[in-house]
Amino acid sequence: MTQLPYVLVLFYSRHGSVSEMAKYIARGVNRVSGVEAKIRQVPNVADTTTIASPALPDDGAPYCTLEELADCSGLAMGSPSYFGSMAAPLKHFLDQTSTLWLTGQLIDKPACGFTSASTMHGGQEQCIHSMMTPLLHHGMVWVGLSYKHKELIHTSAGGTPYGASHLANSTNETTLTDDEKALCEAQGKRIAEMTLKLQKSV
Ligand SMILES: Cc1cc2nc3c(=O)[nH]c(=O)nc-3n(C[C@H](O)[C@H](O)[C@H](O)COP(=O)(O)O)c2cc1C
Repeated sequence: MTQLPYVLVLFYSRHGSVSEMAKYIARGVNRVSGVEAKIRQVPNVADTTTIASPALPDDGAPYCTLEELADCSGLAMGSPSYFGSMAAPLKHFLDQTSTLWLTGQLIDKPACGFTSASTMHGGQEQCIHSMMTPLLHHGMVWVGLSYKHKELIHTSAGGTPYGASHLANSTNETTLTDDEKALCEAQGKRIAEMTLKLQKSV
């Protein structure tokens, strides 16, 4: 049986908001025939040299391998906003991808980013930009969200043209608003469509 090309939905989440977003992004990907979503997370990192996480996650998506990243046809990457930047575990994972960079395995593949933050102006857009930078170094093609999605205009919570976002507030609310759900799905659908388009062009 031939495997469908896949969009890797790769994330780190400590309190569950980004993990919840990943489900809606994957739902959007799976609405496009000819491509499927593969959900993976990265483990936490330790501030000492002891092992931070069990070899297998206690729950949720499996940990991502470098092979799964190399073999993806598109990438949706999510992180909580930590001081306006991606969280260290995701950066740590990316910092292990030099062999993929040296061999150009991500070149011309589409990528997008999504994030959750506790405050409205707490750096969601900046965090998405922090994910865009290393992926551009990898030669990936950045895919944002277009304003044809009316939720981007109406949202009173998350949602940016740079990528989907969620406003979790100080209570770490993991339930997405209807606008946030729609934008996550739209982002998943768009990255899947771009994945198919770019595959045809090579
Ligand atoms: C170290 C750290 C830094 C954070 N920095 C910010 C920030 O700059 N702006 C913000 O709005 N929220 C910030 N937060 C809150 C998280 O972004 C927020 O709780 C997010 O929804 C967590 O996502 P998760 O539920 O997927 O773990 C920070 C949290 C931590 C632990």
